[in-house]
Amino acid sequence: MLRFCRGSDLICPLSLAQSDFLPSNGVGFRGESMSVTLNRSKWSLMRPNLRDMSGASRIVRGGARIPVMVNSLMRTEGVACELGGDITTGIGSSETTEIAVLDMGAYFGEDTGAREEFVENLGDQCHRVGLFYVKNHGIPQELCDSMLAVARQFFDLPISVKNEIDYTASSQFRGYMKIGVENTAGLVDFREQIEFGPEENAETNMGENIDSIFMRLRGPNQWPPAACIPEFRSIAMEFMEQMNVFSMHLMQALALSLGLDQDFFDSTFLPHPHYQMKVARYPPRSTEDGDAEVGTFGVGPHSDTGFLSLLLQDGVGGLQAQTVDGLWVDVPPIEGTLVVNLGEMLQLATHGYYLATVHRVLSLPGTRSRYSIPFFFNPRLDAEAKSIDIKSITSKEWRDTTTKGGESTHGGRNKLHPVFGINTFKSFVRSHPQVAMRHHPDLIDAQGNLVLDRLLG
Ligand SMILES: O=C(O)CCC(=O)C(=O)O
Ligand SMILES: [Fe+2]
Repeated sequence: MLRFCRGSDLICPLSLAQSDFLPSNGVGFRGESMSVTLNRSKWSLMRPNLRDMSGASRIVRGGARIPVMVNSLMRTEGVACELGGDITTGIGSSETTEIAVLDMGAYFGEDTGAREEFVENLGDQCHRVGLFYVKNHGIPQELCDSMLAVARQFFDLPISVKNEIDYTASSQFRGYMKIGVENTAGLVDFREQIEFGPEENAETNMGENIDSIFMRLRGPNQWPPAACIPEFRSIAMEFMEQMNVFSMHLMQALALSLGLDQDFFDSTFLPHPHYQMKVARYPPRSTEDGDAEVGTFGVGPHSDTGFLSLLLQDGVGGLQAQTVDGLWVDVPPIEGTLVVNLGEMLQLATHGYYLATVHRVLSLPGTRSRYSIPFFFNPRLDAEAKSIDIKSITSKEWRDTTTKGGESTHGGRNKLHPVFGINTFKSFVRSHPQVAMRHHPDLIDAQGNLVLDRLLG
């Protein structure tokens, strides 16, 4: 069965008989017409490997056959098929959303009843959805606006200037990454970005022993030239600090929502949480890009690997989250809010009771770039994962999605080391082997292979 969703809320899903839909060889060609049967009045799940949603928005109910003109790429169960034509795209046309907006004011305020209600609601969202907005988070709107403004200024600079802070010059894998450097599930992310972390002196970067190799992730950021954007550094430093403080409050609220002591997670993060910030620009997709591999998604479907992700987004939109039922819902910009989603570490710690929500960023046609600032709040590098005895905390039913007692993510493919920083270092090395070879040559054997996995087990 093929399933669709529209970019907005849970629109009537359509369920198709494959034989009605796919030509015998399973591939539709540009300009070809086909018809599909809609045999349910409700639309349902979307396949994770569905690559393009154009064609999904016309609402036709119960048993109707609709003609479609082949014009955009779609893939299902390994079979490529093209679909689209006269059916208009529903992307970005969100009317409603299921995503809750939680008021941090109730948590920070004096009213104990309101605080308890907030904590309960927080737990409920984490358990059922894993992604929500927060308002009244305490980070001044002016600072958020300034952060987005300097981001815009940076990406407007000539490429030669952006390349002055190219990430390959950094042994901490930080700096400017042009489009094409990062990919999700093998598909290039259609965005450019700068990577930042906690600002530290180069001397803090030690990690000579294999056991403390993650210490090499500590060090300085690469800053846009002050002559071009003098205030970039101070604004970004202030923004990271405020996000850091707010994230710790949120971790405490999460501890309470799990029935734990408020400070349960403190020692996992303090005194030096290893956060990571991206400053990202998603260019609009032009017609020419429409068919290209690049540009299908700003970022393809993924869950974040850390504990907690916070996102400041501008007014353009394109972010979507997948519900546990597989439906994609828009997470449109709401002024004054941050989007929060939980990462795989928290899902593992809670044995799947709290969800690491799969999300993606659509690459939208138009004339405006989208700017966003994702902030990943992660434990101190030498912290070891803590598992939580969920069964003693809740009587709710849930499916334990972790494998082998929580030692791996991505369906068991990514084996986790108990020390957080080792996983982080390994994932940087895997994603950027050339940079690792340049800055960490001691990790390369005589044949030029990275020996990290062998050394770390
Ligand atoms: O930019 C966004 O809206 C989200 C980016 C994201 O999901 C990520 O970088 O992990
Ligand atoms: Fe993400």
